[in-house]
Amino acid sequence: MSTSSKQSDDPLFTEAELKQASKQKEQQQRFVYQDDELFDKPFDWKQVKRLAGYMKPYSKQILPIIIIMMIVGAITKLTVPLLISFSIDNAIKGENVKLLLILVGTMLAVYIIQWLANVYRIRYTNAIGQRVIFDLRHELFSHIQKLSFRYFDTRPAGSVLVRVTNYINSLQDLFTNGVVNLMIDCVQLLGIIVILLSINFKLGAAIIITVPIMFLVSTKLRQKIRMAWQVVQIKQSRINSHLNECIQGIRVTQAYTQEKENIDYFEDMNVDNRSAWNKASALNQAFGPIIEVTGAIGYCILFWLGANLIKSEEITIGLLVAFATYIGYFWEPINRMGQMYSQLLVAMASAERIFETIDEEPSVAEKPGAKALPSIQGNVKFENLVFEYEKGRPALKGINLDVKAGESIALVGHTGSGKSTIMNLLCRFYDPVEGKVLIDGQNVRDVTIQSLRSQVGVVLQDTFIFSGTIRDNIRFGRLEATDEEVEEAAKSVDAYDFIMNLPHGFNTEVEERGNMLSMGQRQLISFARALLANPRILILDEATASIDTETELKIQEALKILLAGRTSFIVAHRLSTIRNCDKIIVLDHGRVMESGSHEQLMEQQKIYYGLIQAQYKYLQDAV
Ligand SMILES: Nc1ncnc2c1ncn2[C@@H]1O[C@H](COP(=O)(O)OP(=O)(O)OP(=O)(O)O)[C@@H](O)[C@H]1O
Repeated sequence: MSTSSKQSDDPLFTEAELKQASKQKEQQQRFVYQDDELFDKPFDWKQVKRLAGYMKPYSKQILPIIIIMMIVGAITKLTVPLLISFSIDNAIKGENVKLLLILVGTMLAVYIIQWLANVYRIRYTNAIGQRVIFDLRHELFSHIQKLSFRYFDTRPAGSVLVRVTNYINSLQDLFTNGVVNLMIDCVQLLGIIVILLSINFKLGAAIIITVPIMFLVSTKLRQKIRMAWQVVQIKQSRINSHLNECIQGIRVTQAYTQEKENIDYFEDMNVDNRSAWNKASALNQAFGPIIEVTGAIGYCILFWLGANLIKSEEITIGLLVAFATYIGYFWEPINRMGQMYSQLLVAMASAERIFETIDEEPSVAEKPGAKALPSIQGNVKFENLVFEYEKGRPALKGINLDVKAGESIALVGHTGSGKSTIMNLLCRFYDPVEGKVLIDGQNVRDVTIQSLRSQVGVVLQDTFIFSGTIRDNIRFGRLEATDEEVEEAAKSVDAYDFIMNLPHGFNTEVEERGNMLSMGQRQLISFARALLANPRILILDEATASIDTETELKIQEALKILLAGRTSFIVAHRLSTIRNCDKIIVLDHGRVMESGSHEQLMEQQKIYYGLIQAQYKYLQDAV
């Protein structure tokens, strides 16, 4: 017996399977994705109403045409069985060839009208569907752009991505086919019921009675189908999150040769997704047969009762044939409605997630009537700042700082001491739990976010280079800057030469995240970007960390130009870069421990002195 099939103590699993399960459990602790909660609510009409609202702008131009085409299509379809019935009872029975020819010709004309109505209905439905989806996608994307850091802190990028792609796509199906098909089915169903009852009430009522039974039986199934499709969506969202993380982290993965672990984990998710899909699909498939069985009951009733009614001459053979045709038509829309129901459920679950995102208020909201921050001088004051990313874990515990316009401030301290957090609050990426950030005496919460951020420049260690040309990437700092200004900015930070050495100079296309550039080059581009933006307040968050010592010396010169006359905050681990700052703030566990010039702090011989000593020793050891 091979090892893989060796039986374990557990009668249901082999040893290998148990090992695999425990390995997967271990892996699961590495990849943790927060799932969207399962919506376990009945069909929400509010949702439907809200979705329908997106059709409103087009309701006057396109919707009437679709409705007219739909009614024409339904009427022509429902006329045919009546023509057949009339042909049997009059033309065929009375052997009237001329009448038969006229009736066949009429039927042909009716079919052509029906075909034309369908063609135009589909064309206009697609047009309206595409416009609705365009609007929805635009609204969702614009809203996501405005959401605060806190939203993205708690969600993997993949799960946000899936909202703009998969969820919108499933609504696309609904809007381009689903809604109108549903409407057609409803109109058809209603029309058939009216015709059946008016031809012969007794027979019509006997058949129609099976409908509520069918709905009752299927209600439970529908609920299950809805849940099952939501599970599928959650699994897909997980796959997306994992995929996104793996692509972003591919270099680290390959460097640590962890590809197999990633593949195994993906495999596991893939299997999960497949089983969820199979389950949902199986439930979905059950819908059709249920309708068919009920349909068969309808035919039994028709022929048994119909034969008796023909015998008592209450109906003709032609009418019985018409009834049989109508029953065919009758189950068809119900069957399709059942099929469509799952599509509708997926779309509704998608709509819930999309609306949930659209309704998400940015945690950093603008005050109603907030005024634009006028051109600032650059005085910054932090008053008793308290902040926590997660409840009960304060990252800042009462920061007080008064910075005059034009001063350069260095923030130093151990990793996790709160340096970047202070800067996050200055840019208003987050709002403090207590305390205030004042710029020229104005609370940043009272002014518009755009006017604030346009006057505060940030250069981060993890610079983001967008796909596009180098020129566009620098121009990101000020979109209206001329080519000369872009090049001037590049020259000032010593980026010009390396850019000119690229295949197409400033017009060289870089891929997303600037993978073809070195970290230092990316950093220089972000310096040029910041210089072009010309902010009064500048934040350099570990900005020189990826630059080699030689480039750094050049950068130091460029920085003098960059920082001149601006209020600047420099977050740095490399202490050599901050020696000339006007004031050095030493942070520890979210508190200011020391503050003063390099000389003052060295004299005090406390934390800063210790940090300098440690770095000095490290450098000496390295030599
Ligand atoms: N987005 C976040 N969500 C939750 N906690 C966070 C988040 N960002 C930072 N923290 C926590 O807040 C504290 C302060 O972090 P901060 O990034 O301000 O430190 P730092 O001094 O800039 O560190 P470093 O020098 O390593 O960049 C840390 O304990 C960190 O774990």
